[in-house]
Amino acid sequence: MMNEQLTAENINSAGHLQIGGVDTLKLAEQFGTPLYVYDVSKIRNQIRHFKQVFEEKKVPYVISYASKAFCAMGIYQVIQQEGIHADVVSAGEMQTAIDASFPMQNISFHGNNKSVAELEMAIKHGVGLIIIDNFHEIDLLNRVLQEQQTTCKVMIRITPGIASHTHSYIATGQVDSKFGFDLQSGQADRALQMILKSSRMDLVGVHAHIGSQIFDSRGFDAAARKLVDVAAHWKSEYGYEAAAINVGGGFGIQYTAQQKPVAPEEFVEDIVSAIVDEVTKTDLKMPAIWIEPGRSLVGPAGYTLYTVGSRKEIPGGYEPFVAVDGGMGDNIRPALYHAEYETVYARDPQAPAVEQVRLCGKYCESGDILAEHQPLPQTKPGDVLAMLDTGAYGYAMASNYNRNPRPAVVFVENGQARLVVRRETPADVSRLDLNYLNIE
Ligand SMILES: Cc1ncc(COP(=O)(O)O)c(C=O)c1O
Ligand SMILES: N[C@@H](CCCC[NH3+])C(=O)O
Repeated sequence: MMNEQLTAENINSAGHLQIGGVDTLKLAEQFGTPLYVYDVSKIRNQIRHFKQVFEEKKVPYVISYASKAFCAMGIYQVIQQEGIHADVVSAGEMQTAIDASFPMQNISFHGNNKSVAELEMAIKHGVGLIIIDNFHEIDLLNRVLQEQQTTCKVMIRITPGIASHTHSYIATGQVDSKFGFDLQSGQADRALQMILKSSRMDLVGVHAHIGSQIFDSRGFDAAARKLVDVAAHWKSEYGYEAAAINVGGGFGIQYTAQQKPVAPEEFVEDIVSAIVDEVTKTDLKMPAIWIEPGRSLVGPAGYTLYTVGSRKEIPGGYEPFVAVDGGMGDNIRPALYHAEYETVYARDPQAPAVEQVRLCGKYCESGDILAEHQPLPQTKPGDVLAMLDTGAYGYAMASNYNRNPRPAVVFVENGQARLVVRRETPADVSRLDLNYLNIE
C-alpha cells in the first residue's frame, strides 16, 4: 500500500522511491547516508500557491521565508529565484544569506535578544527590516544607527495574547511569551511612541507570530483581526498609519496520516479574508500583508535517507529496535517534541509491512528514538529507509552530539541531484579545538 504522503511520481520503474526524478538508492550510494534530500520543485510550487492566494485576492503582500526552518546558501538562492524575501534570526543566518548573494534589502531580522554585533552587521549590510522585539533593542538599535549615521526600516512585534493549539515549546502568541511587546499592559504603545520619536527608525508596521505547527485557522483569524485593531488604535490615538501587517508563520503540515492540518494556502486565504474584513470596518488604507512561512515551505520537500544497521530483539513481546546510521543529531524533533514522522522502505515503498519496530538512532541516549511503532517490511543491514517530511527544523537543528559529523544536503530537481551542503568529516567536527597542553 502506498504511503499517503507519497504520489505515483515517487515510485520509479524499478519500484524504488524516487525524489525529483532521482532514485533514492542511487542518492544513498552516491552521497552516502544519513542524507537530507530536498525536492526543490515542491518548494517552488508551495511559494506559487501562496502567491496565487494574494494575487487572487488582489492585496499587496510580502512572503518572507523563515530561514530558521532550513538555512543553507542553496535555499536562499532558490527563494531568490522565486522572488520572495527571507527572515534571519542570527549573524550566522545573515552570513549565509550574504554568502548566497541574497539581496539584503529583502531580509528581515528577528530575535528577542539581538546583540550589538548582530545589529551592527545587519545595518552595515543594509538589511531591509528589523523586527523590534523589546525596549532594550530600541535602545541598542538607536545607538547603532547613530554610530553608522544611517536609518532603517522597522516593525514592532507584539504578543497578541492568543494561545495557539500546538506544543507548548513552540507556542509564542500567548501573553506569557518571551517574544514581543505585551499589548494589554501598554508596552506596545510605549514602544510605538519611542520609535516614532526616533529620527533614525522608519516604522513600517506591526508583527505577530502565534506559534508553529498550527493545524487550524482560528488562532490566525484572531491574530489577524487583533493586528488590524492595533493598527486602527495606533492611527486614531497616535496618528500613525501602518503600511504593513505581518502575521508571521506557523502553518502546520501533515507529518502522519492521522494529522489533518488545512493546506498552507488555506491558512493564508483565511488570514487575508480576516484582515480585509477588519480593515473595511476602519478608516485604514489596505496595508501590505506579510507572511513568514518556514515549515510549510520546506518541510514536505525534505526527506532523510538512512541505512539500517544493527537490530535488537527483546524477548517478552517488546518491539524490536532497528538502528539507523543517524538519529537525534540529524533530527532532534522526536526527542524534543515527541514529533512523529512516517518512514518508508526505499527499495519498495509499497511493500507490505510485516512488523512494527522502534526505529532508533546511533546516539548514546535511550531517548534517541526516531519513531515508535514504525511499520516496516523485513529489513536487513544495508537497507535504505526514507523518513518523510523532514525538511523543516531537521538540518537546521542538527548537532554534533557524540561528535557525529552532520549529514550532507542534496537538492534534486528535474532528475538532477546537486550537493548543496557537503557532509562533515570527523576532522570538521574537531576543527575548532585548541591544544591545551601544547602537546604536538
Ligand atoms: C517570528 C517567526 N516567524 C516565522 C516563523 C516560522 O514558523 P513556521 O516554520 O512554523 O512557519 C517562526 C518560527 O516559529 C517565527 O518565530
Ligand atoms: N523548531 C520547532 C519550531 C520552532 C519554530 C521557531 N519559532 C520545530 O521543530 O517544530
